[in-house]
Amino acid sequence: MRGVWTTARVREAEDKVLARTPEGALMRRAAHGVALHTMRLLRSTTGAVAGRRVVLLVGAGNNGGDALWAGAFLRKRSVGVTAVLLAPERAHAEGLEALLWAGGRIGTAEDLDSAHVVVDGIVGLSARGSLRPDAAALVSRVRAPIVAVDLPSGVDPDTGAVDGPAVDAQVTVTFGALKPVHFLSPRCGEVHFVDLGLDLADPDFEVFDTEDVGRAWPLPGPSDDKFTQGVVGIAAGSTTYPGAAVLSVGAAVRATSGMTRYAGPAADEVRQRWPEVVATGSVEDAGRVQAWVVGPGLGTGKASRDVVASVLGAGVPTVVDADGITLLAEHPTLWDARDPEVPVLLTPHDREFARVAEPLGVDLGADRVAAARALAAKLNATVLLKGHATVIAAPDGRVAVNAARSHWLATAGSGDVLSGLSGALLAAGLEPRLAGACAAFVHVRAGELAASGAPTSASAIVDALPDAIRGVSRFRHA
Ligand SMILES: NC(=O)C1=CN([C@@H]2O[C@H](COP(=O)(O)OP(=O)(O)OC[C@H]3O[C@@H](n4cnc5c(N)ncnc54)[C@H](O)[C@@H]3O)[C@@H](O)[C@H]2O)[C@@H](O)CC1
Ligand SMILES: [K+]
Repeated sequence: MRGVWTTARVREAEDKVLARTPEGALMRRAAHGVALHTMRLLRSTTGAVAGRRVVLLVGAGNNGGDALWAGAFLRKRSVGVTAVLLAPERAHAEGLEALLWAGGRIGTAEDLDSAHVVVDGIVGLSARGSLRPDAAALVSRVRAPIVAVDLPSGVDPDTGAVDGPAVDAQVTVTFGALKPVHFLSPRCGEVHFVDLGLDLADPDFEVFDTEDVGRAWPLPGPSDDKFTQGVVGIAAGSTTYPGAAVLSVGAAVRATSGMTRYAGPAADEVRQRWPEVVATGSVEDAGRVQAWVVGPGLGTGKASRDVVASVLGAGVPTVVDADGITLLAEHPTLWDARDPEVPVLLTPHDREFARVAEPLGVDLGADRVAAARALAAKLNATVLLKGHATVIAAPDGRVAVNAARSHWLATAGSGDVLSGLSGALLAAGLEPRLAGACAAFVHVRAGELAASGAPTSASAIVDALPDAIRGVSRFRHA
């Protein structure tokens, strides 16, 4: 599990280390990492390092200092290095001296046209807002791949938000701590971390890796049967949208070896596709379950409202998705059916989030982590806010983020798959934040496997689930 800290916390920790480290030592360590990854990128894109041309975009602060020092290291490997200074009178003096001493030179925007790699040292932790016009003009001229120092300039370090021109990096080399931008923004590209020995605890959010998900994923043991592994009930689908039920059920069937029940008007379609499922017409007839999923393709009429009320009143952990969320937004009294002790996991996309959150005074602004955290606290429910980076916020304030590495999941029915996965994990006994984070992780992997470079579909994502789960659970047997 990796911890992620906001810039204020990182600065605080950096100041402590700076006070006991010789001047410039941290910057040189950081810059060395930048030089290393710049050389890797040169090698992979041009086949060589020596004789290649790198342009540094250098801002007024220490981020520019890192870039200048990185340039000095690159000179030692015979790379041609040119620095374009955004504020010549405020450029980092020692860094500039080191670069010039090593044989680097100061250049102009024209040098960008023949660069093999560009290093973005415009702005780092002190970044506020998008790129200013002079920096934006330089960046728009870049054709070469970019290595961002600490973070891509113009992207908000704490939220990943972009509201104007910003750098789009192939590689980001960051130092001391991983910051929110590295998981919330797709503009970082591949992120590499250089340890500076900072003393940081209580992360602002966490990111689960393959091993974390593999350890948590429920696999059958020697004394298990179909009931002991958790039974999940899916209350989804309608005569108009039977497909949502088939997809959500399919994901639940493939997520764990526990049993899956279905309740709703798509029982025939569900049985036909998934003969292992016990399907009935109503929640009341469904039999005992350890968790419910309610909402995908359910519709928003009176009958659907009654379904949400029955499920919330059932006293077991519940995933509320899609139309279930819309119904809760339109009829907040539905919450009264719920025992406040029973965990609820809400899985909205942005519009559904806004429907529920706005009446409660929570805005989905640029800070998605803060918004999800605020809504989770207000509702006393775990909120899984879907997006490029999926934010999973528990009512106690703890947050996990799962960043997608591609966008294949943006396809119809993909959300139904996620709800089925999350429900199966809740039924297996995972707490909602962990269930949401593991489901989101495997969902992304299944999307990548299903797509494999070409557009895919939700049914194919369901079919790819076993391979995705195999990919994480192999750590159990290692
Ligand atoms: N403090 C430390 O211990 C270390 C800091 N390091 C580097 O230092 C950076 C932070 O340095 P600073 O605090 O000096 O600040 P930055 O280098 O992040 O920013 C400096 C200046 O950039 C300008 N700026 C702000 N927003 C801008 C925008 N949107 N467009 C254009 N220019 C903008 C401002 O004039 C600001 O003063 C880190 O990101 C990291 O790269 C590293 O050297 C490692 C050690
Ligand atoms: K930068």
